[in-house]
Amino acid sequence: MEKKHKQVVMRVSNQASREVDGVGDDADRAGNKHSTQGNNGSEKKVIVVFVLGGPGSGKGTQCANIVKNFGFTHLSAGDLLRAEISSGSENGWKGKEAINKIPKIEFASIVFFSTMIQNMIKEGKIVPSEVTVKLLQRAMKESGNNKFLIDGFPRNEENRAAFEEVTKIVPEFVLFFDCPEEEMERRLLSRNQGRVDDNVETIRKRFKVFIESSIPVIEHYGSKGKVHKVNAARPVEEVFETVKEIFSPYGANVYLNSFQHLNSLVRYPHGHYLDLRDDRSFRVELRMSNESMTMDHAVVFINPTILWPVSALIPQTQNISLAAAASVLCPNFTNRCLQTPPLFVLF
Ligand SMILES: Nc1ncnc2c1ncn2[C@@H]1O[C@H](COP(=O)(O)OP(=O)(O)O)[C@@H](O)[C@H]1O
Ligand SMILES: Nc1ccn([C@H]2C[C@H](O)[C@@H](COP(=O)(O)OP(=O)(O)O)O2)c(=O)n1
Repeated sequence: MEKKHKQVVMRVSNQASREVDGVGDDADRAGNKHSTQGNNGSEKKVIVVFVLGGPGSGKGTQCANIVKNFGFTHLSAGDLLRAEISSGSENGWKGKEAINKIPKIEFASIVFFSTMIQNMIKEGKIVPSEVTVKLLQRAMKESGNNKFLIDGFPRNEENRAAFEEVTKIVPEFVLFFDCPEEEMERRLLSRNQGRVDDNVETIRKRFKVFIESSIPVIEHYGSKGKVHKVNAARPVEEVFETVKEIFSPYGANVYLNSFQHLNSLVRYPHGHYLDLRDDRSFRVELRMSNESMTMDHAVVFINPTILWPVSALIPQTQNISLAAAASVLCPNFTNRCLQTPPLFVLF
């Protein structure tokens, strides 16, 4: 096997998507026409899922699982804001416009923007959208992905309107983790991440802000039939069972970290599970080391109904997390790179 083929990443994306250009650049576009440029110039519809729920409802925890299993990029608005605080940078945010929108904060002659964000978070308040939307937009562009979980956003109507206005992206759906306050409070008090806002006083303020500001956003999307409400008061694994069902139509990433793993997978002839009644087909992008190439003709069929039972048959290894079953028809890939053709690939 050639050395350069050691690191292989296959990414599966929806073939039916259309290309326009980068995230949030074109004000003429609307709704789900939004897309981003793939490495090969291929078309990729941008899929955004807003993940909402009270503080401590388990958004971050479940997002980590969704990332592993469905190849989304997780963007936590709170994490981006905290990163902004620790960078201590002014980052061009010190514009008058944004500052004027921050209520009840006294400014000395110079106040770093990061300090303002920190003060607001300490108070359980919502940072102005100018800041958060810019951070999200930048992170989306930098990710190179087209599937995003935007966690903890939009927190209020202002967030929602600003995001839609700036990016022209309409979310695919809203994942709402519903959890009683007592349970959320218990979780936050034992989260132990050293967060300035995980103390009883700020937690209670955050609950109030959630009810007053974030519930209306959830109701807004609810009225459009876009909300998946999940009972988050259950153990992590049980919550994820429900989440998996919701995400199963959104495909899985196919990652092969090395041929060693692929060879161990081809022992399992799950290609037989190919179900052509499911007409969703996916384009496979193949990246090798620094090279990037796309197998336009490579098609993966995924049958969501067999994902979980089949994945249970495959032993888990350190580098492969089992998320989805896929049958691969990929003649060029096998001819060029493999001695043994893969019947079946897992991520
Ligand atoms: N279903 C659950 N049951 C019990 N504890 C959970 C559950 N989900 C998350 N946690 C824990 O609760 C805390 C808050 O979860 P986190 O995912 O950070 O919430 P959020 O992002 O909504 O604020 C973390 O310490 C996490 O490990
Ligand atoms: N869209 C957002 C998201 C978070 N923030 C601020 C205010 C929130 O209380 C903190 C923490 O948010 P984060 O989503 O990380 O955490 P919790 O869900 O509250 O546990 O960040 C914001 O101002 N605007």
